[in-house]
Amino acid sequence: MTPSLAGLDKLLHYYGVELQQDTLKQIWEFHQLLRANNDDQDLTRLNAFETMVERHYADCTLINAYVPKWPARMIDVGSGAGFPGIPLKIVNPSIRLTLCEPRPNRINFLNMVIEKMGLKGIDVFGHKVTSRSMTIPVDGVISRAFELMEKTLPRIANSLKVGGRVYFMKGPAVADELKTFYPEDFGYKFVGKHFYTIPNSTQDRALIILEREE
Ligand SMILES: C[S@@+](CC[C@H](N)C(=O)[O-])C[C@H]1O[C@@H](n2cnc3c(N)ncnc32)[C@H](O)[C@@H]1O
Repeated sequence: MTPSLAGLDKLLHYYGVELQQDTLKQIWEFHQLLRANNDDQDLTRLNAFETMVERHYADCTLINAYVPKWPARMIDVGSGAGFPGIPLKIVNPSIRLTLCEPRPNRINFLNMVIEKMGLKGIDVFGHKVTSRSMTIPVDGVISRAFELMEKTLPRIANSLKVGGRVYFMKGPAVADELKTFYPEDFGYKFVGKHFYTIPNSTQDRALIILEREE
């Protein structure tokens, strides 16, 4: 399919996502910036329009169905080219969001997207997230395709408030990860384990939600 706004609309419907026209236009604008800057910037290895819509835009907006209310202040750890942070912010403009990404070309791209799209209430933390570096008090953390949950939780120990939630966007390998992961060991409890397939695709996904207890 030739990339277009209408094509994006059609594909998102196909993958089970319904968006308002204004929101759709913003995703389209983001897609164009991503395509225009990907050749020399190594932002995403996905190239085909259909695949980008399926694995980037649908994947990062379908999660809204499992979260009735997002925390007001959040960080996205390991944002890469802005996933899930940019689509999350476009679909939920009231979230105050910080994208955490240490690679210089990706930091530049994310700042450029924020500026060109005129997004408000979103910024970039251009460093590795560690327990020492990340001290912004937040009530929500999200991460996709980053690392094992047991590695991420210590990184956010001085950022996520007690009572705050962590949203891990995972692929099929999470089944194995869950066999040896005990959130109690880190002062967390499970509040959601959602397993689903992106509609009309073979892409299995999981959204694991934890709440900090201590
Ligand atoms: C596999 S990519 C995933 C990118 C994006 N979340 C996605 O789903 O497309 C992981 C990203 O995490 C970044 N990263 C690595 N270590 C990090 C750290 N300690 N804190 C924040 N980001 C980190 C990398 O530079 C890379 O862009």
